[in-house]
Amino acid sequence: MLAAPHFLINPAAAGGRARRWWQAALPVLRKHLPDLTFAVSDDHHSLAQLVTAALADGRYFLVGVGGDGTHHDIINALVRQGALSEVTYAPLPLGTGNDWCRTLGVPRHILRWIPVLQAGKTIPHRIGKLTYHTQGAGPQVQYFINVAGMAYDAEVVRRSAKLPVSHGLLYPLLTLGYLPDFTPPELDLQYDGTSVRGRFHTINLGIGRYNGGGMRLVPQADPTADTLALTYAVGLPTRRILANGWRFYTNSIGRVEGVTTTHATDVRITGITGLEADGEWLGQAPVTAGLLPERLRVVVGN
Ligand SMILES: Nc1ncnc2c1ncn2[C@@H]1O[C@H](COP(=O)(O)OP(=O)(O)OP(=O)(O)O)[C@@H](O)[C@H]1O
Repeated sequence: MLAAPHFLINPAAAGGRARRWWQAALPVLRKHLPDLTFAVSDDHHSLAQLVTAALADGRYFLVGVGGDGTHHDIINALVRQGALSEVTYAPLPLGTGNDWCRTLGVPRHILRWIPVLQAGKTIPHRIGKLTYHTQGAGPQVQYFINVAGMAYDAEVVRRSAKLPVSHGLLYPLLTLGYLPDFTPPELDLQYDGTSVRGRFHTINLGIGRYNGGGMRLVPQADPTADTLALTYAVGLPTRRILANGWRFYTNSIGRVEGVTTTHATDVRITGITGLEADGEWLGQAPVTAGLLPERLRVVVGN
């Protein structure tokens, strides 16, 4: 059994439903984990600030409560504070998509989640590093734990972030809905000595295997591997994508003509495209990507 867990809660996750869920779950959690402590983010206390306070307090067993964006924010704060290799992190999936936890085999139901936490099985999880640009602010750096995407994938995230609803089917529906109007951007992709130029529908970098609410664009990903999974689709007619849409939910996307599924250590993308990571819109190319040498101990299911 690990040390007493400190929970960091995003009440805005799952379209705001996380707040009520947490109120109902706390007594159950306390019964099984009487030493637990917690902090809830709000307008004056971001998740990053809650991480700072937890570390200052000597709390190195952290539980993030929320969706992929919550885990993304907490882990970015851990990297920036140089605490990645000192912390054990347990995600409690409470978002809309919860894609990262699908790869980790972490259950959503609280009564199945508590034994997973108590078993304390961990893996040395890789963290991705992205550099990109935002208008007016120049080069930026963000870290990711699950999947980063460019071209169409980034455009869907950018558009869905503007909608006032949150639902597990939103991303798949938007993915289909925008496709006929989408003009794939002309990009230059370079990775590990390979160079590809063309019109890209998507470029995805994976540490976890699922994104967009259960889609498998990077089924070859492994969270403990020494490489990023890289999937790209270049020069594809829209009708071929639509005809193979079912493959997004199987491990067979690499069988579509024009789609490459591979692995890479150093990736560089130039041209005009957006970038999302872990379902959060970040900014624009040029983008570089790789893995950090440090790893994070992450609690996983069986
Ligand atoms: N107190 C807060 N109020 C509003 N937003 C917050 C608060 N704390 C964190 N956030 C932001 O809420 C956003 C959404 O969280 P998250 O992605 O975890 O939920 P989700 O979108 O429902 O889940 P998923 O990404 O799995 O679909 C994150 O970008 C995070 O930065």
